[in-house]
Amino acid sequence: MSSGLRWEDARAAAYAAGLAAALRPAADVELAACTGRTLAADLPALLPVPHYASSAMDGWAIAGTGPWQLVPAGTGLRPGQAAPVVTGGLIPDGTDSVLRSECGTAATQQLELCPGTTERELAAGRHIRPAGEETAAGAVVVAAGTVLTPAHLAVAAVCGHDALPVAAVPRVALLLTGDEVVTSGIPAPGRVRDTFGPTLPAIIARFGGQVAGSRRLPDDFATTAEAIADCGGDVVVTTGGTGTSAADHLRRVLDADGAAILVPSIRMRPGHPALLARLADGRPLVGLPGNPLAAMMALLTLADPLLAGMTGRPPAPLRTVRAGTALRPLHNQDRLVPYGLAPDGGAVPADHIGSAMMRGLAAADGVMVVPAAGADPGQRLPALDLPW
Ligand SMILES: Nc1nc2c(c(=O)[nH]1)N[C@H]1C(S)=C(S)[C@@H](COP(=O)(O)OP(=O)(O)OC[C@H]3O[C@@H](n4cnc5c(N)ncnc54)[C@H](O)[C@@H]3O)O[C@H]1N2
Ligand code: MOO
Repeated sequence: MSSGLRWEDARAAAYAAGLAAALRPAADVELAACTGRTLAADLPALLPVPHYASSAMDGWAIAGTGPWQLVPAGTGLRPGQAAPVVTGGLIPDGTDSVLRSECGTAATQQLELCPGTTERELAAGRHIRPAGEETAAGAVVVAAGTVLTPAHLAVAAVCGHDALPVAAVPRVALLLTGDEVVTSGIPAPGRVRDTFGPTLPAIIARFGGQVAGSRRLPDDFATTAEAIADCGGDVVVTTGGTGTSAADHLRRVLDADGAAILVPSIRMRPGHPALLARLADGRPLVGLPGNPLAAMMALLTLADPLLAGMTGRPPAPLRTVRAGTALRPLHNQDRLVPYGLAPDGGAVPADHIGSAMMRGLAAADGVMVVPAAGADPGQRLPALDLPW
């Protein structure tokens, strides 16, 4: 099959659908609970950072040239005076620089320079962190749309914030179809072990969503229709049943629902039967194919940009890799190929990357997008990071 949207158009359509379904309002969440959440508004510094001139070293604040008369810490300095100071301590008024402890010898009342101390150690401003060095008050320190890491939270804390405005987390309803799917043990011939139940919640969380409910469905029209109508959530993700056999009901159910089909299928392998729809009640629905690798490629192509749009983060950036080998063409379809990096840095297809296989993806460094025309060794190709 080579019908459907081009890969990049499918991605763009999913992002646009996410923007249209964005959840509001954002909530203020205390700092410690913000890792992984998406910042909903530009974050300004509430004070200059540092907010006072401080010492970068343990030693003495000095004014003028030595030897210096020692005065108590915290006292303003006149030329020829010095006062003890610790790292992070307030710089007294009148200070020219900080002399670190290795470079001076203090007697009761007097501080002397150690022999051999360089001129550089005595330069004006030496070892002083000026106020506002990292940021001025009011400057944006983290941009809206950033997925917050612990480092961002540290920035927010030093900039005076106790809680941050973060996007609401889309609730994802999972519907896993397939009479043949079993969830434990060794499957009999004709049965398959479920790869989605144990994996999709973690991947969806990486995309900024939260699985709020999960249900297994037989291959049955009425049950599928009822489950889609009743499963709730802000987004529905289904697995399997995207084909056109008598056992595949998703497309007929969407038709009966009056859903708008935004992406009917994608000109990519694996994963071309993947679809994106907007249900009559407005919820987006991502239909993942049953084959496990196909489903993962569809998740990257549709679910990630959809949830990006819904949470206000930009779509995942594409990196560029260098093809480490010749990559064959495929009529009118892009190929999403899990790759490993060879010692020379070239991207080489992983082993075991059939549509129903997961070993290749489990071992991969990323997923490259090989155009329908194929690629020559050395050719630059777009690639996606893995969500783990
Ligand atoms: N005549 C055609 N047949 C197929 C076509 C086609 O174009 N013409 N496309 C093939 C491609 S490509 C894909 S991908 C699949 C899509 O299948 P469905 O989305 O309809 O999924 P199912 O038929 O329900 O299952 C396919 C495959 O996946 C296994 N499966 C399902 N659920 C799970 C699960 N939870 N864990 C692991 N494996 C699962 C299922 O047992 C089947 O083996 O259609 C091709 N056929
Ligand atoms: O494209 Mo299917 O999605 O190869 O398994």
